[in-house]
Amino acid sequence: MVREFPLAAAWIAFLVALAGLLPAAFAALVADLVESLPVIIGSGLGTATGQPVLFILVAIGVVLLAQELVASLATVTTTVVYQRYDEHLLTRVMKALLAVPGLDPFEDPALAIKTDRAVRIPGFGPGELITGLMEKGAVRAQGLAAAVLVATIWPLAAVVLSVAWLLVGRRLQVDFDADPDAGTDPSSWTETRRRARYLKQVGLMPAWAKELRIFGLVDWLADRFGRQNAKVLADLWRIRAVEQRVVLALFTVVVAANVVVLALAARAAMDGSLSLGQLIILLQGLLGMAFLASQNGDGFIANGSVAVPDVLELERATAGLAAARPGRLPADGLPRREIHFENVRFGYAGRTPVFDGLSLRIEAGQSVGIVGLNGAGKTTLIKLLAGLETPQLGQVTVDGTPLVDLDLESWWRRVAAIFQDFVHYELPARDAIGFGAVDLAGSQRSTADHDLRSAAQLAGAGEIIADLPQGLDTPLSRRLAGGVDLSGGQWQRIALARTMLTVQAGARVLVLDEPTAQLDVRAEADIYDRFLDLTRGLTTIVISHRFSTVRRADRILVLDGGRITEDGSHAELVATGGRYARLFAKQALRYVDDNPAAGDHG
Ligand SMILES: Nc1ncnc2c1ncn2[C@@H]1O[C@H](COP(=O)(O)OP(=O)(O)OP(=O)(O)O)[C@@H](O)[C@H]1O
Repeated sequence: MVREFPLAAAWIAFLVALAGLLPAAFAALVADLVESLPVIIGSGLGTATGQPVLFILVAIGVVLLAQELVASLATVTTTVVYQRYDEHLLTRVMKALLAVPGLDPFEDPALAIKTDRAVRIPGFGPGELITGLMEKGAVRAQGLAAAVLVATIWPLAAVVLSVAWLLVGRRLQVDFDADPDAGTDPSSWTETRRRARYLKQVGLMPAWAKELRIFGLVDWLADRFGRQNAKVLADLWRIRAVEQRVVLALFTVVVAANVVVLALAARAAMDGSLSLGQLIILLQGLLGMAFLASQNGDGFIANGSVAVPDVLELERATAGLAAARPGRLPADGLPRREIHFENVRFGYAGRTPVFDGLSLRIEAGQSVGIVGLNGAGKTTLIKLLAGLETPQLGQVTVDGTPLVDLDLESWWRRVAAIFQDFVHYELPARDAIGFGAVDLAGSQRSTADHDLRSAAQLAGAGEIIADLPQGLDTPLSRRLAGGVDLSGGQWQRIALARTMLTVQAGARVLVLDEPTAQLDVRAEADIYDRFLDLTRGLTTIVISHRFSTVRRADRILVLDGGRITEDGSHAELVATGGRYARLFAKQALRYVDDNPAAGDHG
């Protein structure tokens, strides 16, 4: 913080020092005033002897005003620096995450925890650190100044009590994230707390509102959250119980020490060795010294600083991951011949490998359909092809060049992909489609509009755009002013339009992972008829559970348990009478039974 915002840090230190000094100055002035009371009573304020008292009164007024001013300046400073610091750290997190070409920061559980914490899943911003430091600094400075006041009368008492209060303060200090099992033990306090927070999120997110109600989960959720939260609190109490006994003992010692000092002070005042002014300074000082143990601001500091080590670690880890992808070769014009999976082994962290020795050659310009049961590895295959995951053994090559040697951004411009869990960008339609090719969409407005509309047309989204109240500028979200909501199938067409734009911008590999799952049968057939024209000459990979979609491909692969068990054209696979043929027959039959009109599509 000091390194990034030196001026702000110096200003905060100045305010903190003032916040500490002013109460002590006030106490000293009041003591002076009390000492001077006999003078004023004797001669009056207006006389020459009364003048110093007048100065004391003015000084008291100035100190009071200054205290008000410092409090206001501290509030303003906290707000401004809080936001700047918050944004500074979050920008660093975003940069760190975006610098990684793969998905590790989200998929590797150890990194995912850091990502969560760094991006404030706990609900606190790193900027809380500023609020905390200001609060803590101010109370500690107040405590210190009070100790100095006491020291001017009885130095020994000041030293002994300072040490005692600081010890109490240290013991009181709670490391809010102290948890030796964090990240490794699923029953650890941190993990319990993460789960409780997830349940809270579930209850608050609009996207989950429908299911929660329809499944009657509202009470279940409230109950589960209540129980999980109770467990969090019980664990917390257990973790801190020992500490609390120690704190109580220390506290008793400090109170006893204070009583002794007060008794001595009373005796000294009575026998005249301590003046009234000194007694007042001592009393105020003793009271103020309790601030040395104050925990004010600790909660903020803990919440705000949770993110800091995670941000730093995330930066280190992601820099390492980014550096591990040194590929710089341009992918322009690729693939001309083929994409080749050579003896690929790949598994997600902590799981058995999805592929172990997968070999597959996809010719450029060929359309390939991939079918397989849930979890067979279809999406993973695509992630490997797109360079979002890297094989642990073997390699994926494009025209003989290993994918890891290619500049990934350049390769991504060659690959147009729509994933099963495509994003519903709640942004103007112009962006939701334009993200397919930001360069193209960012060109002159009329050209861009033309490209966006033709991509939408190709994806069967032409009518959706035409119906939007502000055309391409309509936000695709009911929660935004002038926005509209789309149906599942309409969203899918927008996602397809995005992909079509990537193709228009020069992509030569088209990947469609369940591209028509949410479209009705007629819309699906309609789109595919057009796709045949559009995708001619492209390397097209279509994953689908709908055989009506897959059968149109030149070549069909059946993936089973991470292995290719069947490979051939629709006619060949049907003739072989294997799994493809059986599943195809089953689905075709269902279509005929359910929807005679759609029989020729199944
Ligand atoms: N991010 C991930 N982390 C850990 N395991 C994963 C992850 N994604 C997928 N898996 C696992 O890898 C295997 C292959 O998953 P993949 O998504 O490739 O299957 P799929 O054939 O596309 O399935 P579906 O037809 O259901 O979409 C599955 O066992 C799945 O549980």
